[in-house]
Amino acid sequence: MRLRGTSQFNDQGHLEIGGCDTVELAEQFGTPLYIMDEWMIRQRMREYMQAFQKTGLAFQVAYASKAFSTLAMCRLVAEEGLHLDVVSDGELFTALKAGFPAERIYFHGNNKTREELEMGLDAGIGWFVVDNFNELSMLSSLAYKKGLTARVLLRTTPGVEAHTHTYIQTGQEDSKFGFNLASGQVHKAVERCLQYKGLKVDGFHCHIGSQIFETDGFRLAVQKLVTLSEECRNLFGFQTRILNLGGGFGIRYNEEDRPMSVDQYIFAIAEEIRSGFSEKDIPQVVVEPGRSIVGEAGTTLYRVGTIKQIPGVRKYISVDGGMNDNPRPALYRASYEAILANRTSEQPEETVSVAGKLCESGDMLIWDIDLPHVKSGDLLAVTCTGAYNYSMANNYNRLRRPAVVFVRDGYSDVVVRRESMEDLIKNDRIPNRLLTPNGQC
Ligand SMILES: Cc1ncc(COP(=O)(O)O)c(C=O)c1O
Ligand SMILES: N[C@@H](CCCC[NH3+])C(=O)O
Repeated sequence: MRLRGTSQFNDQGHLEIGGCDTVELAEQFGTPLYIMDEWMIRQRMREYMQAFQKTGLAFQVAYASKAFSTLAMCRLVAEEGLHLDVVSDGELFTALKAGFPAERIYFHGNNKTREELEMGLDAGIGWFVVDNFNELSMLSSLAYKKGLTARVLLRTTPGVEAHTHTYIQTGQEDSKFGFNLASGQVHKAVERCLQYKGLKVDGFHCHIGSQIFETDGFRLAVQKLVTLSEECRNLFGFQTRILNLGGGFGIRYNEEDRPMSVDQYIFAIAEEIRSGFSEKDIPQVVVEPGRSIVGEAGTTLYRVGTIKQIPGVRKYISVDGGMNDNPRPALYRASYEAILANRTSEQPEETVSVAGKLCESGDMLIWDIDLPHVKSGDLLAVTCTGAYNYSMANNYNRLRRPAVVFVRDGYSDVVVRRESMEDLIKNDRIPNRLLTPNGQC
């Protein structure tokens, strides 16, 4: 298995991340445990910033917080000088509570509520990425009433089908996201923006999908937005100042995955931008990577419990988490790698399948993985779980969501504490009619 970031095997044969022995982390913080390699997260953010610096274009890198949103993560993003993409009042709240500069925030969403729009306006966020006509008129009247001007990007569906799982494709025409480009909806939206009060439209956004391994889709999307920009200049005298190309840059979950380097993705986009616009018209370029910032920096540590050999069928090893902390295998058939964190020097001896502990047959984390002879009590480290794991975690079967620990230079800090039993019931209420006459349960 490939070691990433600061991961290494120490003299005791244990997996170490950020200078911390994972066996000790498991003892100290319990399992399941999300471990985030802080150095690697920072490194990935810097790779994007440096790649753009090399292109000479005006740019912004906006981290897509849906991949992993916590107070500490928002702080890292702020410190590294990136912008932030939020997609709900909850993500916006988290960013603001972390002290993230509001003017560096993009607010997404295909069904933003009035309250969400007001929250964004009141906070003074940078841009609303407007998805539809309802939102456009609601935002205009709210901003106007407040005496504000909302800066807007129009989300387009450019009709580009990214080569990825259909559930994480977003740029194709038949999509719930954005204004349809081919049918002229985007042009109409630009026209309305220019008529409506309280709005200042800066440009266009598209996001073609996630976990993309090639640059053709991004190039095609740029070409479509270049054409759109030309058309809107001719029709309305509108000058595109910002082009936001979304995220979707792939990562290496396992050996079969072949992502391109950050430089390759960004250079391809930059090349297409330069060939599409004349020098004086080149807009500021924005990308919104999520997975590729945090995905490979995350490792989930589980304790092995039950081991079940079904003769002639397969051997299941069960761990103390599952689809509640990582729903991606069940949702997308996503595949992961793992090692025994407490016995890294031992060679693989058997093929096993890793099951979660939830009450679903589909609650499988890994099918058919070669590991040393697994024993109950071993620690299993599943790699590449930094994106869309904690952020999609849930309490199915009333399991508690794991803690999240940032590790760096031998220090480990809990950035999200493990949920308690009390957390599970803190919003529950028993109605009076279910209480006995003397008020007891
Ligand atoms: C609008 C938008 N921007 C950015 C992202 C981040 O994508 P990824 O995590 O694949 O980089 C997404 C999610 O796919 C998205 O919907
Ligand atoms: N949640 C998805 C990605 C969707 C991103 C949002 N547009 C995943 O785990 O891969």
